[in-house]
Amino acid sequence: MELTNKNFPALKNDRLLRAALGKEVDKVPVWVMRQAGRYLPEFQAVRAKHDFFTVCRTPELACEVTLQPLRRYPHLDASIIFSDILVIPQALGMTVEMHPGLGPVFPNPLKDPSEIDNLQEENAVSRLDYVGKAITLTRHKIEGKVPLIGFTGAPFTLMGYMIEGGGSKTMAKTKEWLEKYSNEVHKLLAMLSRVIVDYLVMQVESGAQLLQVFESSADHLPRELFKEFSAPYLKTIRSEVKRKLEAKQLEQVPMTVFAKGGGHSLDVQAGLGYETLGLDWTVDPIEARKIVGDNITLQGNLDPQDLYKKPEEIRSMTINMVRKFGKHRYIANLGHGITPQTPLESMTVFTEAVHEAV
Ligand SMILES: Cc1c2[nH]c(c1CCC(=O)O)Cc1[nH]c(c(CCC(=O)O)c1C)Cc1[nH]c(c(CCC(=O)O)c1C)Cc1[nH]c(c(C)c1CCC(=O)O)C2
Repeated sequence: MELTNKNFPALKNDRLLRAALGKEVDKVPVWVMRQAGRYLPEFQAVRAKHDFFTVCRTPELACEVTLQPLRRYPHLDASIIFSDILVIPQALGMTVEMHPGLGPVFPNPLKDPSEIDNLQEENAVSRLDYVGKAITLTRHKIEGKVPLIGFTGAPFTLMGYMIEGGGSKTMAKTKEWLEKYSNEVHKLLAMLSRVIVDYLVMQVESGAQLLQVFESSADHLPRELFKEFSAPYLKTIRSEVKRKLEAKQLEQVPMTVFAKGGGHSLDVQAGLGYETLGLDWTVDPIEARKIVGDNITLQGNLDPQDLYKKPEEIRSMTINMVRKFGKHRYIANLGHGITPQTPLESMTVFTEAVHEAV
């Protein structure tokens, strides 16, 4: 049988989707940001043979790496497609390399706003069709065990990488742009938003069952700048994805926004139209619930560093966290991505403890 986006196996575990939509669940669903990655020896084995972006661009490899954590950790209630947020700048014509030990490097970052016009918005999403192919293949190979999450970087986070040329502790250049070139910045953020919307719709068409938007660099923005340079675009992305899915007669999917360091504007985030808000570990679950109200799902938020503690301690911290969030409208996760040296057993303890709790 041909593996198309029309004949997927039926979903057997829908806890994640139920929690995102505010329906009752038998157990709290759990998954982990960056669950398919550097801490897994089986991932390292794939990476020893293939360059990072080759894995992203080869559906069979991306599918294999997506499935790896599910084989090792049977308690996981979701998978997230293996890719990276930086495939969008690549599709716009920028070169991005992944340097081991250093992270992403753009040899030619945006030097000034006149270079925005060189970015190739037209057909950008068709240059990302390999992500769609990886999603469709993975939906089949998962055999309905858990839902498949699609994702993107948010406009501000992507712009930051495009200007800085890689990760940055200070975001000095980006902050200079916000100050000096705010009109051009808004033009770039709007362009990125258009590409992101079509990219997310393509992911749903290919088989993604929930979408997460990573605003990983929100920690550089104070509330007022978050309201100007992040929130409006996040809101447009949510409403435009909904509108375009409807226009294409595709099924609606729940969406999550994760603004790392955005604890200062949870009230703003609650108004963006997303079903789920991701929280980093600096946010108190009970305070967050008070701010956002009862009609939104919360996701998070154990400090990834806590996975370096002893199993018994991880277990009790996890159970404590789940009790604070409660069983309703909650998806257990870490407060950011899992880090490379995390002991493999910690993930077992964490995922098991979530299902034991409540
Ligand atoms: C900011 C960001 C990036 N990429 C991503 C974000 C947002 C999430 C976050 O805030 O952590 C998102 C991402 N990147 C990757 C995934 C795969 C799916 C998963 O979560 O399991 C996802 C969802 C694979 C990856 N992306 C990367 C790796 C490791 C690269 C390698 O194998 O050499 C993986 C597995 C590399 C990457 N990619 C990026 C950085 C900064 C780095 C280097 C640091 C790091 O490794 O964590 C950009």
